[in-house]
Amino acid sequence: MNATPESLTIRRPDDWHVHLRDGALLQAVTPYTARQFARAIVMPNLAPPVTGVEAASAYRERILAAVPEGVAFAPLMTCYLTDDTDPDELARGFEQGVFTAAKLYPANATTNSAHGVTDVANIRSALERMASIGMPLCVHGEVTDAEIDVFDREKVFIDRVLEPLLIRLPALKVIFEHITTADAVQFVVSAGENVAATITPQHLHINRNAMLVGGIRPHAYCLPVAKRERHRIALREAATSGSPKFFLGTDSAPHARDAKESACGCAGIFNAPFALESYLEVFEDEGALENFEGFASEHGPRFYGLPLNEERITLERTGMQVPDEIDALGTPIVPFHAGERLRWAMRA
Ligand SMILES: NC(=O)N[C@@H](CC(=O)O)C(=O)O
Ligand SMILES: [Zn+2]
Ligand SMILES: [Zn+2]
Repeated sequence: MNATPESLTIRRPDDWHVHLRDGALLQAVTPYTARQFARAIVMPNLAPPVTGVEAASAYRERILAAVPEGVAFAPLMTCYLTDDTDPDELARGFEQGVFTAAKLYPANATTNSAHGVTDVANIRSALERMASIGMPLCVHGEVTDAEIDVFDREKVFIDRVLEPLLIRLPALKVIFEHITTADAVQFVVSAGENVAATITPQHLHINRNAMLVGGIRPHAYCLPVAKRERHRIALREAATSGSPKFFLGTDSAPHARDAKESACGCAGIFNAPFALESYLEVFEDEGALENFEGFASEHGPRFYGLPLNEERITLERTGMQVPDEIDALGTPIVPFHAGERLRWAMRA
């Protein structure tokens, strides 16, 4: 491949982790995801959370109604696990093709996770059923214990929860989502083929300085929080390595500007409008353009056991200016890379 091509054509990518929200925000943000991606794993952390088959079907219909005319986009739904999740409900949703996966939020780990799981021992029978029917588990991998430093919560989750879980259920398909540490990279690389990870654009671009140097910058705050530089470097190596264990998951998580610019600001970065342009810069800077299509469009569907998309998209070196703010049908949202120029632009 030419080292500095003027354009790049790849299979249409999918987003394996996104928050589309509900109501007016859903109407406003879904077109951005549907423009770039053919499919997306949609997170169930609404208020109240999506815990059953009927609720997920209804949410899928609301998403489809927000997709612009003429755009083909398939939302893949997830079931929010709670201490009370019924294994039969999970299996029913999976067999009916409503649930593509189930999502483990440790209780109070992140936005809208108050109903999450307080101890994985409480969902043992649900996880056993998932392992036996081949239903994937998406994981927000952070412990929530008050005494554990927020920068250590992913690493401690691996040691205390994930590793023991995979010893007990070695066949369970696990997606360790939005990983942020060299420890998580190492864990995924050395685990079996049934363990993979998604990586966000922000964790490839920024370290914790972006959040804390020269003033506190709430728009760089998401969970898990960005870590030190050595972790960012490990994530960039993993994402661009060509390993089928790592794939695209934006974790695009829109919050209104005033909910972020607050004495207690919400966690989440809205990156959906220019996600591919953001990732592509990383692959180019790492000299790994030839591995971009695998990360964006192939590793995810292969891991989930879904067909690859046949359609193609093109990114061009025309560049684009990211706006300072996006008007989400009346709600101002500050996007990732606000005010910056990106070197690529997806062809309309
Ligand atoms: N990533 C975030 O910082 N926030 C997400 C929740 C999550 O994915 O943890 C959100 O829903 O806002
Ligand atoms: Zn999360
Ligand atoms: Zn998320």
